[in-house]
Amino acid sequence: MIDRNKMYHLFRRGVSSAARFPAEVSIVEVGPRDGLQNEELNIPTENKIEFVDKLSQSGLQRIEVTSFVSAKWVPQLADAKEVMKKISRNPNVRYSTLTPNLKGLNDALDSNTQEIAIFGAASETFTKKNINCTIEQSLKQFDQVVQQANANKLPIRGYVSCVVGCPYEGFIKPKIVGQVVEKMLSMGCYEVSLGDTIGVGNPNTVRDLLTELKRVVSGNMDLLAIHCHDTYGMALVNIVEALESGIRVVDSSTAGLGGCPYASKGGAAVSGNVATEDVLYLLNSLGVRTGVDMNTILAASDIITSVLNRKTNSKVGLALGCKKN
Ligand SMILES: CC(C)(COP(=O)([O-])OP(=O)([O-])OC[C@H]1O[C@@H](n2cnc3c(N)ncnc32)[C@H](O)[C@@H]1OP(=O)([O-])[O-])[C@@H](O)C(=O)NCCC(=O)NCCSC(=O)C[C@@](C)(O)CC(=O)[O-]
Repeated sequence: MIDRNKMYHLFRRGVSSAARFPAEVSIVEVGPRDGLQNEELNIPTENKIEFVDKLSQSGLQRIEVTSFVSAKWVPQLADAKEVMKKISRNPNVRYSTLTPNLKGLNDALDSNTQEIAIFGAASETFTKKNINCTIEQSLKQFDQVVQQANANKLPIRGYVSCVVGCPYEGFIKPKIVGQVVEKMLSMGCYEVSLGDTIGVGNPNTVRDLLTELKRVVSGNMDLLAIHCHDTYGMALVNIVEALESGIRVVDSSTAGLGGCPYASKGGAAVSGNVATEDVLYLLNSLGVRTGVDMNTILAASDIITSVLNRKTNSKVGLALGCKKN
């Protein structure tokens, strides 16, 4: 049986990759949160816990477990407290949660979260649809969250959604994204993840965006992460573009699940994040270290796709023999 972590050996990794890509990339697994938040099927809490526990055994060092948000807005994650309480924590993993406001932060603190994420957008309409306020109001609200999180010595990640396109406003100017990124970093986020929420980016628009943001962060690309949905199959090429621009933190979702419930204009289906398996295969093939084991990720994919009674969205998962439902 071929070692599924080393499939690329059969096809060699090429010699030029060393110059183009970082030696190491940190994968942030968002499957339990972004992957599940939009699922209509009510997923039993114990299955979410089993999914996270398997991910915790994979070598991932960062897992985004859930959100502390209104159950009316995201019913699927209403069991956030129970999930955070019952997962088996690996000391080498940082478990994070989304918190849009002080109520969410307090619930997160009560649930022993180790990192929080605030989540804004570069589109007024999406911000209103997603968190029921303007961009300016959201940043004011986030500032309160960040101050209190700092007081509790919690690291804070920022998200900016719709960094290349918005389902309601269309193309988003890199300058607008830069303004939101700058505000999040200045209020105290240690990194900002750039969300191509509806997967409309391409290597040119991603490059234009990162050229602008490189100026905003004064060249320190470690302040940025890339978060690609794979709606039109462009996620991996956009991630390659981001890696070549110096980004070394990539968000992904096992089995390629997910999507933001408030990104589907007129009910159009939203699509999942790029699959962790596919990102891992790409990075393995380029000789980029991640510390993540493909077999364990595939096993985690089997757990959650069995519960959803659905095939994986991951090309690598299908090719390497995930259980076919
Ligand atoms: C932010 C609010 C609450 C504002 O919603 P609102 O209605 O303006 O808030 P409110 O203050 O009026 O409260 C309404 C109700 O929610 C409760 N509430 C208020 N706050 C919380 C909280 N933190 N946790 C639990 N409950 C909360 C509050 O107590 C009240 O309960 P009621 O009195 O009606 O019984 C709402 O808009 C919300 O929860 N939005 C979350 C939307 C969301 O989670 N979207 C998906 C995540 S973003 C995403 O997926 C994109 C990303 C990050 O992946 C990157 C990318 O792909 O681009």
